[in-house]
Amino acid sequence: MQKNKRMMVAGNWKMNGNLTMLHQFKRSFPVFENIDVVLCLPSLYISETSSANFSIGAQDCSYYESGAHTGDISLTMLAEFDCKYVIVGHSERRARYNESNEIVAKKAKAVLENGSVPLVCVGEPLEVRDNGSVFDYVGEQLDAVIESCKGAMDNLVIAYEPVWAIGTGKTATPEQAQEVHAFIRERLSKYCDDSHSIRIVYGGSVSDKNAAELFAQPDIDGALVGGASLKMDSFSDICLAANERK
Ligand SMILES: O=C[C@H](O)COP(=O)(O)O
Repeated sequence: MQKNKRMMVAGNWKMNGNLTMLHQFKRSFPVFENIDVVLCLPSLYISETSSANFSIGAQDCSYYESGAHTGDISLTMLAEFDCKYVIVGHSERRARYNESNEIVAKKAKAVLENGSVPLVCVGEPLEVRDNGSVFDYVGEQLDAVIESCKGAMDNLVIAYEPVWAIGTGKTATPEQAQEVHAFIRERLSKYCDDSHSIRIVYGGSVSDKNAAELFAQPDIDGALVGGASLKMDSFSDICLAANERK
């Protein structure tokens, strides 16, 4: 089914970049009228950034409102800087900071309750793909989020990011990505009236070379871009491919 929603291209700078780069993006990033463009920045830079041409996102958040949580940032603080998008459950945080499916689900719920948009990352490591249990693995990640956010999923964005494709230059083929996106949509359809209105974006070595063929897939509604979002030319070419998608 063809989409009736706007594509989304979100850049995730991870722990990269500097003020010079940021100011260059603020000064010169082009306008793309048909899509939502988001830049998920290191927290320190969020307060430095506002642009008419892209929205600002965070790379993580706390699910607590306030209190003794050293190093954490609350959703209320992010909202004070007009930061309406938050990545939750990125595989780097799941792996390095032991974020379980339950923690990711709590964060996704907190973001939705705050009126912001969670970009919830799911995706399998290589050994899971190799042993043929991708749907079980991704399904479990998804079920935790669905259980926690049931009834309020309109603003949810799911990012399918196979771990083996992140930062490796080894993108999932459009067919591999489409297969999992269709599975995710089917799973969502059991719990929301219109799963086609929920955006499911792909992440994992997306570049200006492969973006158009990924975006041509019926269930791929955009991209979560790491490395290629650090260069304005490549990131804007990816946005252009989404913007021109029929
Ligand atoms: O959040 C972004 C993803 O981890 C993808 O990163 P990548 O485009 O560098 O592979």
